[in-house]
Amino acid sequence: MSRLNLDDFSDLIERPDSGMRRDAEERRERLAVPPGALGRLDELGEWLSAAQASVPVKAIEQPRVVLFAGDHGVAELGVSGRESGSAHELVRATLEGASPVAVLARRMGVPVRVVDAGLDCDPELLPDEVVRHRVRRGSGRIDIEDAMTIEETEAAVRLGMAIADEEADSGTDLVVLGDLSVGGTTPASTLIAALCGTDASVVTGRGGASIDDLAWMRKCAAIRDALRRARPVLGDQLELLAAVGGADLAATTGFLLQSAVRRMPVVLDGVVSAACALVGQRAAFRAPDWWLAGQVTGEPAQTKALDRMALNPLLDHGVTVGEGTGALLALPLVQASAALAAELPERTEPVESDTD
Ligand SMILES: O=C(O)c1ccc[n+]([C@@H]2O[C@H](COP(=O)([O-])O)[C@@H](O)[C@H]2O)c1
Ligand SMILES: Cc1cc2nc[nH]c2cc1C
Repeated sequence: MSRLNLDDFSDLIERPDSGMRRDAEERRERLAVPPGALGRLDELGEWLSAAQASVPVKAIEQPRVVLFAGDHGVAELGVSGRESGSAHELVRATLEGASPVAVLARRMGVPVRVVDAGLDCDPELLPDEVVRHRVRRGSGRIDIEDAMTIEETEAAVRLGMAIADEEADSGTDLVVLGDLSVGGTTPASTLIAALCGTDASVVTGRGGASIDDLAWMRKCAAIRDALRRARPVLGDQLELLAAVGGADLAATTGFLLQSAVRRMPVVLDGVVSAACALVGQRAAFRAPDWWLAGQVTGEPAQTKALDRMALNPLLDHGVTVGEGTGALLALPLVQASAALAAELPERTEPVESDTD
């Protein structure tokens, strides 16, 4: 197989249908509900029409939560509120229905799919359908070494692409994207700082388990060192993911790009999905047209990335737990916009009187 070039996605990704968007806007103008009275739900419904190439918009019937999981070597530095190499515990809790995303998904009737791209645990600990995709056991300590080899990076991106194809082929009409990791916000913040040309201190946040000041300083130093390693490979997205990303981040990037190729809309969650989306935008500038920012988490790097992609987050409730939770909370809003756009009746025009 020839080496994957993420820039090739640029020719494969089309824009959502702008003619359909105009038809949806015209239909909206004919509704009895006053213009603007549904706020952002109008633009959401019109965006869905363009993505589906359908007026009226089709209801979201088969949404699915897709979570890429991995461990990150940098967590050994004490930059995460969780123990290094323990992401499999988060995965288990999710599979057992005992994590935030699992509770909400059960209540909302949305299936959850977990894909192990780079967990650092004995494969016996998890079900085969989760671990069989694993590209490598844990990703490298990005402050001093590459996250993975270029071959592993390519395999991870192809894994994400294959999962996107499976979802699109099985009729998933909207993906709620998330991540399960320990240490993942460090490579995510590094990627965003590298692509936005900013300093470590500007992007370093407190992470999911709210780290203390000393841990914040360690995280900031790790990102600073990783940024030095990122700069020479900024022009090549695959090399960038190999140097300072991770197997789960590379898989998420491949997933996002192939979802756009397949015209499957995706709701992003937090800083990790935002970082992968930003890498995807570098490869294919039209790709973000297919994505929605479910929420803003308060991580400075996420805010920066969403701003770069001109994505306007739907919710702001400080949900930093990851695992797609914030994106899943936004799903009812997206479903509501589809229902309103499709089901509200058009005005009945007054019968024209024939006076002349
Ligand atoms: O999205 C955010 O803003 C966010 C901030 C901190 C943590 N998280 C979640 O927590 C996971 C691990 O974060 P950390 O602090 O160990 O790098 C990561 O995979 C995210 O799902 C998410
Ligand atoms: C209006 C709108 C524009 C977008 N551009 C990219 N994603 C989007 C989502 C919405 C809802």
